Amino acid sequence: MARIVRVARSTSLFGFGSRFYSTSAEVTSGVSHASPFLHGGGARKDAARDRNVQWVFLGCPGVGKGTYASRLSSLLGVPHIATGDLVREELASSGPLSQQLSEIVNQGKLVSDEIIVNLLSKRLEAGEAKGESGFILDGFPRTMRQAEILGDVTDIDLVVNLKLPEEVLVDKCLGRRTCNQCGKGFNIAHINLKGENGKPGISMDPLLPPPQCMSKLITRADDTEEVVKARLRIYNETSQPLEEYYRSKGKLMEFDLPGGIPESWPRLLEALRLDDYEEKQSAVA
Ligand SMILES: Nc1ncnc2c1ncn2[C@@H]1O[C@H](COP(=O)(O)OP(=O)(O)O)[C@@H](O)[C@H]1O
Repeated sequence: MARIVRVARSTSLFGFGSRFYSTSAEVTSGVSHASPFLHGGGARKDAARDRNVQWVFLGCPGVGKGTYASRLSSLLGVPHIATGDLVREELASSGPLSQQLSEIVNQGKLVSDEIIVNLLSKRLEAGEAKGESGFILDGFPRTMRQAEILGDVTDIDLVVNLKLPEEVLVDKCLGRRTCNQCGKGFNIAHINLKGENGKPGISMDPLLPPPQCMSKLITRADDTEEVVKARLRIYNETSQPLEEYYRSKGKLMEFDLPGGIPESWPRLLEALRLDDYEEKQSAVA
């Protein structure tokens, strides 16, 4: 642990976090509470802290963290930083870490805390140099150590925990496709889970690519059934304690996705008290 903390302290993650560090801990603990990020009629900067939001998205592989984190980042004007993307960029770069990472990722295992903190630090440093502030983190933290490191260096305002029934997660991962030209993500899975034992059913239409992307779709190497099942098992073992950790700090907002994007996006905005955000933004512009 000491070594990992030293990694965080000796990297820009520490510098980045400390610059925005705040002791104020006004948080939301559930969907019925008002978002703390809409002081004074709603602005992407939290006026009290003079910085942009610092949110974390938790959730099992395939739940849609990337989709909703990326939409919110466009809405709020903060970077969406997905550690899985940082790992894939490193893999594609054929740099010194590439071989080591590919073995880990292709077995569905977690990359070491040290490597992931370093990748994240570099990303934050590059963003800071470009004038970025705030973030929506997707895929980090994934272990208690990572959460402790993050907590040491910066203040997280809100942790959104997205949830879907376990039965649909494998199908959703297997249906994922990315256009290798425009980089957009799609999903070809048709989900239709019937309600049972008092649990509501769930149906999700596929998110199909436009014709120009159709012939350029790629599937992630780690989205095979075997690897997805390993990732789900590892998530349940290592990441679920994070829910308890953030719940105990009063920062966790649980969100059961009611279906696909058309049903879920407006409900998520409502839960975050961001449903009239765009209107308010244009009114003050
Ligand atoms: N915070 C992290 N800690 C350790 N490994 C990570 C982390 N984020 C991403 N990875 C590695 O990158 C892989 C892909 O991550 P991601 O795209 O977030 O996938 P998932 O669909 O499993 O949420 C993970 O299986 C893991 O090997």
